[in-house]
Amino acid sequence: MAPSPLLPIDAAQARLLALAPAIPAETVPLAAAAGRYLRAPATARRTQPAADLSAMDGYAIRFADLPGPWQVIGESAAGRDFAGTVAPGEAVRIFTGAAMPGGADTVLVQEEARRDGATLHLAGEGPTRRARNVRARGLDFHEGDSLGETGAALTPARLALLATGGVGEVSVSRRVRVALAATGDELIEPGSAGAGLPESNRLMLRAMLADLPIEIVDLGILPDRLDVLTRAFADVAADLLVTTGGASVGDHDLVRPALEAAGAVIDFWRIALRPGKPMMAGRRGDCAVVGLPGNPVSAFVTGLLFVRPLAARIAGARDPLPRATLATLGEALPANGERTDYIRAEQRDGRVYAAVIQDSSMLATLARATCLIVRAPHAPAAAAGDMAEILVIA
Ligand SMILES: Nc1nc2c(c(=O)[nH]1)N[C@H]1C(S)=C(S)[C@@H](COP(=O)(O)OP(=O)(O)OC[C@H]3O[C@@H](n4cnc5c(N)ncnc54)[C@H](O)[C@@H]3O)O[C@H]1N2
Ligand code: MOO
Repeated sequence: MAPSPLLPIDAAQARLLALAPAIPAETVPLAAAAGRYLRAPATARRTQPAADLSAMDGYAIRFADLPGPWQVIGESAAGRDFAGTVAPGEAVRIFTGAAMPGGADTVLVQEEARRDGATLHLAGEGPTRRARNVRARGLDFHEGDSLGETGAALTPARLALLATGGVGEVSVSRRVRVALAATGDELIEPGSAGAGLPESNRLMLRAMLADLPIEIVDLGILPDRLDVLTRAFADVAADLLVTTGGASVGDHDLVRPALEAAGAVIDFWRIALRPGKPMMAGRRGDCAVVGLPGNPVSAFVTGLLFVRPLAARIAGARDPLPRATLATLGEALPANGERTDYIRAEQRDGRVYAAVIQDSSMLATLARATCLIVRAPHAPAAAAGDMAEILVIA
C-alpha cells in the first residue's frame, strides 16, 4: 500500500486544534486565576481613575492664574481629599495620586515652585497647558468598559487591570487534565539505577506545559505490549492524552493500534515535519489523543507546535499557536526537502547559527539551542545575511 501523502504543518495544526474537547467553566477568585483564560467577558465595575488626580507632587492651581503668585489654602493627599474649592489666586499643596480640588485644573510641580510661608511663587517654566500633570477621571477605563473578551489570557497585566476594575472573580475553564505516557521497553525512570535508557520525554513535556492551567495525570512508562497499552489508553480519564514513542512503522510501534483498540478515532498520522513526522492525532470520546514520536527532539518540536497549543486551546485560548519572528542567518543553509524543517540554532551577536548535526536524538544540541530556524518545504538555499523565520525557545 502506498503511504498517504504527508499532511502540511498548518493543516495539521488546524485539524489538531479542532479536536479540542469542550470542558466546563468554573468561577474562581482573581487571586487564583493567573494563567487561566476567560470564559466570559469581564466588565469594569468602576471608572479609573474615579476622579481627576494629580500625576505629580506639587500644587493644584488654576491655569488661568499663571504666573502667580498664589496663596496656599490647604493640602490634598491620596486618600485624604481637600474639602474646599480653589478660588482665583489660590493653590492647594497636592501629592501624586491625590484628588484635584474643585476649582483647580492644573498641577505646578514642586521643582518649579518656591514656597514663602503661605505664599507660592513660580520658579521655573511652569505648566505649558491647562490640565498639565492631571490624570483625568476615566483616563484608563470607564465603568462598563470591556476589560477582557472571552478567550483572553489572564496575564499578570490583565489580572491587575481586572483588580483595578473592581472585578473579584472570573469565569474560566477548569484546569485541563493532561495524561502523559512514555512507551518503550528500553526506558527506565530517570534517576533510577540499572541498564536502560533514562526516560526524558514526560518531564520535558511537563515542563513545556508548566505555565498552562493544567493538571498532569502521569501514566508512567508503558511497555511495548498491545494489551497493556490498550488497557492504559482505555482507562485514562483526561481531556488530552499524550503518548511518546511507538509512533512509527516498526514491529514494536504499537501506539496507533492500541489507541484504536481502546476506541480512539485517528484523524491524521504523519506530517510534513522534520523532526516529528510520525505524529498522530485523534479523539477518544471527550479526550483528544496525540501520539508523539519517541525521539526526544521530535517530541520537543511536536510538543511545541502541537501539544502546547492544543492544551492551551482546551483551556480556552483563542490564539494558541507559537509565533515566529524574523532573524538574520549567520551562515548559509542548504535547500530544504519536502518537510518543514525546524533546525536547532543559537542566536549570537544578532545572527542565528544552526547546529552542525541535526539528528533528532541529540538533546545536547537542543539544550544549547535558543531558537529553531523554520525552513518551509522546498525552500531554496539561503545565504548568510538572509532573513529567516525563527521560533524562540530559550
Ligand atoms: N522505517 C522507518 N523507520 C522510521 C521512520 C520511518 O518513516 N520509517 N521514521 C523515523 C522517524 S522520523 C522517527 S521520529 C522515529 C520515531 O519513531 P517512534 O515514535 O516509533 O519512536 P521509538 O522508536 O519508540 O523511539 C525512537 C527513539 O527515541 C527513544 N525514545 C523513545 N521514547 C523515549 C523517551 N520517552 N525518552 C527518551 N528517549 C526515548 C528510543 O529509545 C529510540 O531511540 O522513527 C524513525 N524510524
Ligand atoms: O521526524 Mo523524525 O522526528 O525525523 O526523527
